[in-house]
Amino acid sequence: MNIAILGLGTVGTGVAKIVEGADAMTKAADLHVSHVFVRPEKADASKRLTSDYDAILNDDDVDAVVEVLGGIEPAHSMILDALRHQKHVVTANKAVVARYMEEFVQTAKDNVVQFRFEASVAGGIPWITNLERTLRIDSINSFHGIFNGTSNFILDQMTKTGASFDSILKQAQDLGYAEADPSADIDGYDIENKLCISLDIAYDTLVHPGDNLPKFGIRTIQAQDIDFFKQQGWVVKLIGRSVRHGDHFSYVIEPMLCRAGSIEASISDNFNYASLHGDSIGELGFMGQGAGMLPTAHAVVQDLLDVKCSNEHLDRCFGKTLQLDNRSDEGTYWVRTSAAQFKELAKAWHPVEHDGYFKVEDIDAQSMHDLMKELLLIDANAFMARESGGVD
Ligand SMILES: NC(=O)C1=CN([C@@H]2O[C@H](COP(=O)(O)OP(=O)(O)OC[C@H]3O[C@@H](n4cnc5c(N)ncnc54)[C@H](OP(=O)(O)O)[C@@H]3O)[C@@H](O)[C@H]2O)C=CC1
Ligand SMILES: N[C@@H](CC=O)C(=O)O
Repeated sequence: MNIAILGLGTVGTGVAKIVEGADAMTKAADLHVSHVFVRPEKADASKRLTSDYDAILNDDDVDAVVEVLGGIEPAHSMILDALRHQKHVVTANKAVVARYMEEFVQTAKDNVVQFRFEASVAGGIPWITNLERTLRIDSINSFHGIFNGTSNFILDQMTKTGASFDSILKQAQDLGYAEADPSADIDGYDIENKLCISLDIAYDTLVHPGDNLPKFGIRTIQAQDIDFFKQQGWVVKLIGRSVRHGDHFSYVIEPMLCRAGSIEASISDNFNYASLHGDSIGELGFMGQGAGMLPTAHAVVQDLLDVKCSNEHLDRCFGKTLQLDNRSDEGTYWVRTSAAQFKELAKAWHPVEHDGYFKVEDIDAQSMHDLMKELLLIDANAFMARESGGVD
């Protein structure tokens, strides 16, 4: 099977490495990189390294296109063009999939080709595949996990080494874990894309990234926060989670305090942990590298091999209309702030101060996130984390 790789960055290079270095005895040896699409200044006279996309689209020998450019445009148009030219498409680009899932899936159906995006959520973990496998038997009622390798790497290194946030972020960038704009990793936007994609598949609906979806990242975490929570037996993790009740679903991304010894607390480095709950399977969790060149490329190549073996994915309809509801998701949050006004802002929930942190109990996730939005306007360095209860 001939493939064209769009974008020769971290993931594109990884895909070329796996395919071109494949042991002749493995299935990956059946793949061949015929073209690599690069910027004009990086193209050469060969047909292989090209900036001529029409040549790729019009080459009948190209069976599949791997889109790993990142971003929205031109990735969105190039994916659609490939599908319309009856090329299978495999992508790792969660930003574009989260926004255009339905259009891609419908265009693939119309052109009788496959559209696959395993690597777009949780890197090397076969998460989409296993959501779909579970759905062959069960309804999925909830899922949660650590869906960002960069932020997990930062939190883990801060906990273990005490190094500064900025120096660890720089390491994560050098290791190829971070997004082109790493604020996507530390402010929760990358997880937002991954949660939207997971929701679309798990609940057979369509949820797009947007301001209505509560997310609080780790931008403001400090060494003192890690130490304070550690003293109480907690490990801070950035968790995305969703629960479905009838035609309502909750959706939250926030730092959570996981008990030392829990699965979530033990996820280190760039690893992710993704867990679903199905009717008959119960809890089913997966752990693996969520970011990085080869783990991500592995997931892309697995998708290509599934295309080659004509392994059909579940028929995706996105037919359910669900309402977002975070009001019934109550919990206990800890807040660090220097703003004297916090007690007044949060008075409806009677915050209690302990060693410079405020404990806010029995508050729903929506109200807490609304409260933090107000607080950040006064104290841009404020941090919050929620006690886990039930997710670990
Ligand atoms: N890195 C990871 O661990 C993971 C990444 N992903 C996703 O995979 C995708 C790729 O990520 P990654 O490889 O890390 O990103 P990189 O920035 O390393 O690679 C993207 C490559 O595409 C090139 N590119 C971008 N736009 C164009 C264009 N218009 N024409 C030609 N070339 C272009 C870039 O060139 P230039 O440098 O010149 O801009 C760069 O070489 C992203 O969507 C990311 O979210 C998913 C899972 C894990
Ligand atoms: N930047 C992302 C890459 C994989 O999706 C991450 O750190 O998880």
